[in-house]
Amino acid sequence: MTVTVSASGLTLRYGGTRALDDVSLSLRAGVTGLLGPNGAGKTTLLRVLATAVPADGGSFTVLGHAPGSAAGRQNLRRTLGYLPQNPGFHPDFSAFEFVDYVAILKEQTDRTARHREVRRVLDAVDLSDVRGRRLKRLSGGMRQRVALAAALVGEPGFLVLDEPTVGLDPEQRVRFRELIAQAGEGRTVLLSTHQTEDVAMLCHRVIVLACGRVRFEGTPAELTARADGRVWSSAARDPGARAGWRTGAGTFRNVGDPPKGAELLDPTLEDGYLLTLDDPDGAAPAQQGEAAA
Ligand SMILES: Nc1ncnc2c1ncn2[C@@H]1O[C@H](COP(=O)(O)OP(=O)(O)OP(=O)(O)O)[C@@H](O)[C@H]1O
Repeated sequence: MTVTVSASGLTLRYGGTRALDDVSLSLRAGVTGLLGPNGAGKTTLLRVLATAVPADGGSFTVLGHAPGSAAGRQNLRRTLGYLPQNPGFHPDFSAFEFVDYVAILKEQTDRTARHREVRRVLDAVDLSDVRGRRLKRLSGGMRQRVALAAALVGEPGFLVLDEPTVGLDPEQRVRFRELIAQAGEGRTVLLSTHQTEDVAMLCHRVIVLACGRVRFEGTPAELTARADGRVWSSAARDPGARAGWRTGAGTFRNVGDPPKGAELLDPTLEDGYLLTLDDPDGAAPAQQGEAAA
């Protein structure tokens, strides 16, 4: 599949903090999840790719456009839909007015065509019925859908979504997931999230970022496979586990290097993610016993 977004050696420092440290990646059409702990550099990476902040070093292109020149930046922005972490809603705007305002910023000058486009994107996120309602009177989930509608104005080829499902209840999250999946049909979507479940359910690729560096780039199945043979159940807390917690069944679920004879469990993407953070090169250490065989 064709590479649509490509970055090489991106770096960005804030004082003594390396928010991005030599980040290289390639994206293709479909939804790519961006996972990482707090402060990993996810928002910074999205802001750089959305040209909201310039990198100190490195380069990138989006659908053939490089941000080095004013014309390149303008062309890149025309292909971009960006849902930032805090969209900066004006509470007295209606859903329609907010999306219309964003459409004006996106250079949609013909009023009739623009209003048609605003109705189209509000319909795409299933908000036609409440388009006249003020944002302050919408639920959090509805407001996020308004923000997604705004990002979809002009049919951007590259959609950047910064933690769009944060704070949503499970039903709203599933609904939002559906919308993101639809948005990812035929376009490139980069989705930053803390929800490993969203990545497992939705994404065809996943990137793990930690301390400004890419720790993993591959498929969700490959990330999950990193925890093969490294998740086990025990009756008591296992002091040798890298992470472990008591489950609802009263047993402990452990992640790390299992002891000899351990009862192995099927890994999840979250297990693979935890081990990747713990083990930067991703190499599973030699197993300790027959349980690993
Ligand atoms: N404007 C800024 N000024 C100074 N430091 C910043 C600024 N923005 C981000 N940082 C720092 O850069 C690092 C990366 O931050 P960033 O917000 O990109 O991480 P993140 O992965 O998005 O975190 P979270 O999951 O908490 O949103 C952090 O150490 C953060 O404190």
